Amino acid sequence: MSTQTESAAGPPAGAPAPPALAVRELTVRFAGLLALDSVSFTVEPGSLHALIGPNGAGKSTTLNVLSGVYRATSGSVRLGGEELTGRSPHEIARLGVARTFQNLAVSPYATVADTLLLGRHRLTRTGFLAAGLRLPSAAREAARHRERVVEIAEFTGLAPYLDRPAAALPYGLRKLVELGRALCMEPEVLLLDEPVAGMTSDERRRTASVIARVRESLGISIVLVEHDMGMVMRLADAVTVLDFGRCIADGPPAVVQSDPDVIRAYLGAEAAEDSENPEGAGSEEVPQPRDGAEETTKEVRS
Ligand SMILES: Nc1ncnc2c1ncn2[C@@H]1O[C@H](COP(=O)(O)OP(=O)(O)OP(=O)(O)O)[C@@H](O)[C@H]1O
Repeated sequence: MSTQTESAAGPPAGAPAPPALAVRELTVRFAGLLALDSVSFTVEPGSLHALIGPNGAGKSTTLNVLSGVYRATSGSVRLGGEELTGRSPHEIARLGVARTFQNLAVSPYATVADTLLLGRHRLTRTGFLAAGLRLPSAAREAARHRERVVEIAEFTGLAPYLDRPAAALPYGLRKLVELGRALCMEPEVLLLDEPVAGMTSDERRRTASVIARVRESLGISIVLVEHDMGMVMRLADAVTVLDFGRCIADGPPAVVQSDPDVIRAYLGAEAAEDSENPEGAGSEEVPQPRDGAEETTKEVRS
């Protein structure tokens, strides 16, 4: 993926699948608090892997370790043959892991095009000197990056806003700019932290469709942290459920959502008993977070 600059937004024909992301016995301790307790899961190449759990379960901590923002106390995260734990966020980004944040990190003055171009930074080969001297090679490279920015803007639906200040856009579009900027890094793995939080239902639909196309057309592996259970169940290939820092379930969405431990974590012991004794209890019921969920539908993946 990292060399793609051609006309289509998708990967070059015959491009290899991204490597698997293997998380093994990941433990994170903050002073006396065990935020992650020996968590293991594997993100299969090109899949959308959701990480869910009630508030405080350890989802953001996991993304922060995967992206190098937090150091693991112990355990391992491997992207193909590369160990990621112990590396800086910059090195991890260079290895092909991009992320978006729960809170928008968009510069107040930059246009959408400028903001997307920031994502190209790690792919820029021209040194400061060549760029400063306006050498033809630097100009050619800059033009290629601008072309790619336009393609990604078209792919994400941001093309009409390229010249607008990113900070002045409605919230849903600003979150798409974050996603577009991460895509501009040509990642192999994309970490999405609550990408539809706070959006209207129209914005959610639009963003969910972009995320689905990222997986389908670009073949990028996605780790999705999201409270919107309807979206998780529709989009995810696999789901890992955390509760109090521990992995309590891991598997296909349809299996995970009827797991008594998952229902207990979200809804309490009584609901779990109903699910084990299903008379009158819907086995297709999608668990609802203890709080923080803004939209919960009862759809399951077909
Ligand atoms: N930097 C930190 N210092 C101390 N404790 C932290 C830190 N980051 C997270 N925690 C704690 O670790 C636990 C897991 O937090 P985390 O933010 O990973 O949960 P979460 O599942 O993402 O929750 P939410 O859905 O509310 O975002 C919580 O008890 C939280 O207070």
